[in-house]
Amino acid sequence: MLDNIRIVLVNTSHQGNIGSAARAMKTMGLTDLVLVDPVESPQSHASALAAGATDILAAAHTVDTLQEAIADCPLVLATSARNRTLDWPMLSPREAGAKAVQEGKAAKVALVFGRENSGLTNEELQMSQFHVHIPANPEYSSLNLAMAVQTLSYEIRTAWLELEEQPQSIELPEYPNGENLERFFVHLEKSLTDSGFIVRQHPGLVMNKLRRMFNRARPEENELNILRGMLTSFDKRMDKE
Ligand SMILES: C[S@@+](CC[C@H](N)C(=O)[O-])C[C@H]1O[C@@H](n2cnc3c(N)ncnc32)[C@H](O)[C@@H]1O
Repeated sequence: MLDNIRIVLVNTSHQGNIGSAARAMKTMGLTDLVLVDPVESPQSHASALAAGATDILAAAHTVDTLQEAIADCPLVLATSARNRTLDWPMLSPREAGAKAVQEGKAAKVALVFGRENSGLTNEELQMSQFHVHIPANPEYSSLNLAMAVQTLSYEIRTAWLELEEQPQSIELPEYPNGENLERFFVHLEKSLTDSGFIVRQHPGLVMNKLRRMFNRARPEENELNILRGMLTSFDKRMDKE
């Protein structure tokens, strides 16, 4: 189950942070590390800080975009040093650990961490269902990247150990993965633009608000198929007019 939990580091600048994050993961039993467009590929400095976790570094995948990193993940949790980012559904680290292990029994889960100097962009934050904030000192709330990975990896391990002791498992619905969800948002935006609801030159915040609404509602795979079918039938009707 822990191998279904993926740590995603976006555009990391310092190799040392990648190495320390790999070490943090290994101490908590996590192995799946994905690097999105790292500023420098992990080399000797990263390996030095990874200590005995160079196997995690060696097995890490590097991809160009966050979309690729989460394509197969029905649950994406984006971390932020800022509280209440974009007014998105929030989880505490404890709740995030519990949710990740519950859904990680059946599907891939991504925990996404941002750049050392600027965190995650709004667009990247909007690719998740929940945001997670570690409730640190409000006057100095930004943890070092690898420390944030350690804190959340610990919560995952704690939740996993608790789950191991529970005899029955809960049936969970099947949620669409990141790739299917993104396809739906692209389709929705196109249909709303073609119909004139979104004005191409002045799109405003309609799509941001709709992304937030659908991420909050978390449609299941079959519900998303119905929504896409509805869009396709509206598209066909518009084409005829
Ligand atoms: C050094 S922080 C980036 C700080 C950046 N100035 C910002 O405002 O987001 C690098 C990354 O560590 C993680 N992080 C640091 N502090 C955190 C906190 N209190 N809660 C959740 N994640 C945190 C987030 O992934 C963040 O993008």
